[in-house]
Amino acid sequence: MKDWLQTLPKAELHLHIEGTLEPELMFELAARNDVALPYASIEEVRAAYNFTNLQSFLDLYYQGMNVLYTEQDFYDLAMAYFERAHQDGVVHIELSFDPQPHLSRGVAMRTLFAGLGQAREEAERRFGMSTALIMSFLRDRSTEEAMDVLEQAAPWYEQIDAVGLDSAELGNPPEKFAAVFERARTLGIARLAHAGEEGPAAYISGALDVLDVCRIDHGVRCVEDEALVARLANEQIPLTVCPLSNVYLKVFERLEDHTLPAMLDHGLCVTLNSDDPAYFGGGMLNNFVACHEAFGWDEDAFRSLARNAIEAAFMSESRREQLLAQVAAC
Ligand SMILES: Nc1ncnc2[nH]cnc12
Ligand SMILES: [Zn+2]
Repeated sequence: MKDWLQTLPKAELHLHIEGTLEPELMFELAARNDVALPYASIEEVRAAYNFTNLQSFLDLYYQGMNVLYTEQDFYDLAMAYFERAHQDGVVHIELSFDPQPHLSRGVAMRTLFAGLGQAREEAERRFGMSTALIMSFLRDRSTEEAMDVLEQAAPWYEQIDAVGLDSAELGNPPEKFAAVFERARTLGIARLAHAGEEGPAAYISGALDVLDVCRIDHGVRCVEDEALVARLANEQIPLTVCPLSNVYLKVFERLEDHTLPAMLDHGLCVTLNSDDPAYFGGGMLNNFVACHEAFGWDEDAFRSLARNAIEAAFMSESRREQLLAQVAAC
């Protein structure tokens, strides 16, 4: 099954590029940029990845990305992930990035867009991979700062396929960012939000009603609200679920306890994604294999999940048709 899952053309819609930073590259970039790391070895970094909740992960995630400074660093980070994802049989990636922690360290906005943009072009050339770009706001920072980031990104709006909302969810409801997302809507930029990962089902409804999002990142706590489940099913709102992430962040104790099978039984539009593969046990293929082992899903089930992602993706209609045909032939 693993070999077949590798050949299945997979689209990844929920991927934080900073969450692809493997300890080896973290050390390399720390040396290159003369950044002191609080770890003596690569093994020590991996040993620290023992999370109790979302915040315990975010603390290490923001610390890890402190080694990223130059256009070359962002290019190297993204290119290393594109290569690994290509090996996993991923054919389309929607990478999100968090400008705020980088801007706070004095990295210029153009450095981010230039480095990531160059890697995207090369992935297309070398691997025939399509990509999309999602600029995310940190929900545990102020609305004003998010608005400022959106304005600062003006020269690159053409490159942005959507804006997103991530970071510490509890206590930072979607409503806090109503004005920022309204501004993005006015600019013609699509909107997404993490919701219902650690936060309640009400945050999912809030993201749909107030932020007018076209997809929900995670959304696994939707099952706590029957009316919301019916709405998500009726409107076929895509949910970018990240199975291994949810286990590593203790949203579920074991993958066998995950609400994924219930979500599928309810007819929800589920997609599988890796979230932060350097921190959560690997990339897309590991997530697909883990689901096969936990839930016993067959090829038809995985074809259907792969189709959901392609249908929900930001890509040209010709690319979509091409990838859907590839899934059908797999
Ligand atoms: N799983 C996650 N939830 C919220 N914010 C994040 N930023 C990176 N990964 C995240
Ligand atoms: Zn995420």
